[in-house]
Amino acid sequence: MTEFGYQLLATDKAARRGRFATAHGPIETPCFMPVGTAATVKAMTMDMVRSTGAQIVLGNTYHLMLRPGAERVGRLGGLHEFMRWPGPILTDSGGFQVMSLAERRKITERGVTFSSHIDGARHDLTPERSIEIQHLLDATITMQLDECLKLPAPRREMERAMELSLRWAARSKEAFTAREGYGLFGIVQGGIDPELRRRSAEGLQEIGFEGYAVGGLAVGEPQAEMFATLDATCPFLPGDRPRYLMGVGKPSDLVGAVLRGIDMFDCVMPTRSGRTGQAFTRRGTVNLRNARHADDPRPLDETSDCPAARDYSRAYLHHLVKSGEILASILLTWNNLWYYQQLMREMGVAIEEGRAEAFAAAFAEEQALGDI
Ligand SMILES: Nc1nc2cc3nc(NCCc4ccc(C(=O)O)cc4)[nH]c3cc2c(=O)[nH]1
Repeated sequence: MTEFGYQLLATDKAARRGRFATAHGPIETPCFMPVGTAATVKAMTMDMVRSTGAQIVLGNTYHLMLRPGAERVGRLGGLHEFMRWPGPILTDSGGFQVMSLAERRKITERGVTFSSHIDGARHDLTPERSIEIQHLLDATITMQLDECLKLPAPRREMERAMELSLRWAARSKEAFTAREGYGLFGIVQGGIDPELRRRSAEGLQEIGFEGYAVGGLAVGEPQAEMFATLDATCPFLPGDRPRYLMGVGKPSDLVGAVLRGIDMFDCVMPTRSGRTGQAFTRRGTVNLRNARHADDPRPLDETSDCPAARDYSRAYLHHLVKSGEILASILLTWNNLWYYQQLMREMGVAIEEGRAEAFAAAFAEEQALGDI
């Protein structure tokens, strides 16, 4: 199986600073992947996404197979061409989105069948078809098809879904076309049960993948439960492959997960929140809908290099949000993505300098200050 040549550049206890090469460019870790579900990072041009320092973006098999269709994107040259993003793209495999978005869903050994949330049409998604779709999209990193359970769930359900996902992992690898600079990631399942998580991690390692995702989290469990599951999972993942925590999260989730050995993240939070008037800053989130900003001439963060954080007054941002102006979504999304990238850059430096825990403590203190 082709390797990405993951290099561990520095560690600080369980925290890792790494780098790996892909067919579409290098990825420095820890890293955050902006979510580009329907071949767009909502409210952003890809040049603006690049300006934040993002190296890799996420796309979704579920959305793109429904609209505009995987074969169509393939005929048009793949996702990089379609959305004009030359960098790496990771695509999720569809299972999670089927369970959270589609109707009339049915899971069998063979795969999942569901009705589109767009037009009700019936669709079939097997591990093999998901791999084929991601190949047509020309995904740099392909995800296996898996079953992600909503928590809480009975242990026997966690075990059944974990074992099914392991069988689907083997079928995904069988169907994947190995190419230099491309990779397939397995996804660890097992709910919050340490023994199931270990069995899943060891089972995936026996099959062998270019990277390993921790799935089944960020599904409503408290942060402490997510962290405890990471403590029970990461030690059983190979140290020389990237580790990706799916769907996570808010800034404090990222900091705590990096300390526990996670390298890659994706979450709709910075983009979704940007469209609802929320700004992420080093002093916590600022709700620009709040009338207290109406006369405030200060920018969100004059120390930031992000034009959205440095050049516009809170009064102006409040006005845009209250007026429902499109520019509100653009500027707040830009600020939020830039903040997430800045957090990853600063964590990487802290790990290189052996002060990751001190950074995490200072981060928590500054966030607790709240906005001035
Ligand atoms: N294949 C696969 N994909 C996943 C995607 C996920 N995404 C999440 N959580 C997203 C949580 C989430 C949802 C919405 C918002 C918001 O609106 O801000 C923020 C976070 N957990 C996830 C788990 C899996 C998984 O096991 N397997």
